[in-house]
Amino acid sequence: ATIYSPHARKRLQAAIASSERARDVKLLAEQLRPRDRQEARMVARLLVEIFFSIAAVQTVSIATPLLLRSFLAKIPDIRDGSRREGTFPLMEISAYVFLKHVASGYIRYYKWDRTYRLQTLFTDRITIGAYTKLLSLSADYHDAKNSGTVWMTVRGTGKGVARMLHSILFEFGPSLLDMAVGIAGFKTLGSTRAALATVVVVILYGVVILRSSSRKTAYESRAARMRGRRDHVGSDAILNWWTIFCFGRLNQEAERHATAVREMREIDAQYVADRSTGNHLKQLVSSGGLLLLCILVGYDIWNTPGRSGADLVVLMGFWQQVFSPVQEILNWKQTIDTFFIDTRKLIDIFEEEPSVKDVPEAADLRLTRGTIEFQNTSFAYGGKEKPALDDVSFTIEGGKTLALVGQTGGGKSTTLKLLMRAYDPSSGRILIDGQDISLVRKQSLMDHIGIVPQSIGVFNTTILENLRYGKPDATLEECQEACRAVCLHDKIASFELGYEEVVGERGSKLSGGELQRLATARLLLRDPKIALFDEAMSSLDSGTEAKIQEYLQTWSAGRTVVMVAHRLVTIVHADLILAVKNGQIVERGTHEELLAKGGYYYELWYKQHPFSADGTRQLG
Ligand SMILES: Nc1ncnc2c1ncn2[C@@H]1O[C@H](COP(=O)(O)OP(=O)(O)OP(=O)(O)O)[C@@H](O)[C@H]1O
Repeated sequence: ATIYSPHARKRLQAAIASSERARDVKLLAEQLRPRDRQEARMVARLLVEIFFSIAAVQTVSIATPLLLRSFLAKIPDIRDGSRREGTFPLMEISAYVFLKHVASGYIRYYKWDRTYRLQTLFTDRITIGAYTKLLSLSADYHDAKNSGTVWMTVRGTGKGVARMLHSILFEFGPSLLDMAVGIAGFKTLGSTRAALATVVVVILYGVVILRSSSRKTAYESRAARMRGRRDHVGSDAILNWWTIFCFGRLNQEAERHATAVREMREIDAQYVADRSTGNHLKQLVSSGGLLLLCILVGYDIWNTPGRSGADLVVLMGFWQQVFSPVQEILNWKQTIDTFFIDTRKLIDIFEEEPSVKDVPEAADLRLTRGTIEFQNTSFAYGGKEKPALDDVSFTIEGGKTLALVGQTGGGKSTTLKLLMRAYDPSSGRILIDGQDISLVRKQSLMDHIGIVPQSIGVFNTTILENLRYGKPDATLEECQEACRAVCLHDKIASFELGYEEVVGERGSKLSGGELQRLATARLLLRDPKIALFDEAMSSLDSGTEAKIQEYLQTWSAGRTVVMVAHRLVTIVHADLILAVKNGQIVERGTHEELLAKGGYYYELWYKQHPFSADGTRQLG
């Protein structure tokens, strides 16, 4: 199933269930745990600095309305022309301005700086963790999913996790504190009616917020689904541009994408309309509440001898303090719901386990001769009943060449994949120099194996860098030598930038044959003890192929080589040929032995070469 299947949607809904959440949080927390003492110290220092800056912000927010009241009270209103008594409250005014504008600005900046550092640290940790995990997953995952698209979707989510943590630690907590401080501030006004009115308004406000929040959650999951669909449609088509071009379906694909974008936009529009109604309501409740409160407290002040109008200023200050965090606090549920929806795919990646793993205490492969042995090996791809390999047994001595030929879909590439442990067999064993490869370290196995695969992957960078993927420290001369061996050097030399020429997306600037030769040169540079060629020369003309074959025959001395080929002339020299059909080996032997047998291989050979050596005989 793809990540957008109904099954995945169900999972998305299930994710909202809280039982899963505890596990998800544990999983993410595990990712964020400091890796070493130095990092732990850095995180601790940042947390302390942030804590102090929050405390400072709170102190300033309590002190400023009180200071304001204090200096306003010292400047009473005088209408009869007499001089004011006492001294001008210079200190209070300066302290107020300093606190309100200089100190609070600086502290907020400091807090932002520290929280930003912590957030980026967490974001990086999550992003790197997810990427590393994605790379570590086995071939079954990458074959089944468009992991490129999965990654694009996940990439932004790391930031979301850090943002969430930030809001839990540094926004939600302080908001509660803000509210408490505000309420305490109200008490200084000594107005029970004002306090009661505030409670009523806050409850009303809460109802409005919660109502719009449940709608928002429903929107978020719908939007996440649609966004996923839109991105998938878009990236899948771009990745398959050539297919679209070949079938002349450019317009249809553009329309399919446009439809996905429009659908997304429609949902957005409904959401915005819904939100703005909610926002109007919230605004109405909060400003109505403030008006009510000002009137209540104003009347109190008006009717109480000795109370100053400055109290109203304090009221406004604390009102803000009680009220702004209400939204923050009530949005809490919403923030969490959105968070779990957004991080679903990220968590899926962390939860996924590679199907091919090193066993505990796996030893390194000790390669001596490079003898490969399949013992009753069977394998079926996930979800398939019919095995791709069915009880296959053979041995190829170290230093010899094995060829796999036969029916398309017969299981030749699968044999190579099992040998590389892209997949593990369902039953039976594969041994290299007597060691079961499922018990050795995967990396140590791949250190000795090199392959020219059927579909060649290159990075969109220079030819030189692609060659060096086989041997990172290869000199230019070594690269040139490898390219000469595969008859590619002259071609590269004719490019304007030579070895610095960029190969284009998936090697689009090179021909099929050039790509195959580039991949072969890369294998030569890698210099593996076991070399696999999966139809590595299928796109070459016979002349070029013969030259490369000649070179490879010398090169393969002392190496174990496994070749998959449909053009049988390319494998006639193999020490052992296995003819494969329906996942089974139907014939084995050398070219001459198999021809003499007059069976499946004989048939294949004469279909490709209707005229025998004497030029007369024809099959059928
Ligand atoms: N990733 C996969 N998931 C499911 N089935 C697969 C996968 N890869 C291959 N198969 C199936 O396994 C069988 C053997 O495939 P394999 O690629 O080994 O054949 P092959 O002999 O190399 O064929 P060809 O000569 O066409 O390259 C085929 O039926 C194929 O459809």
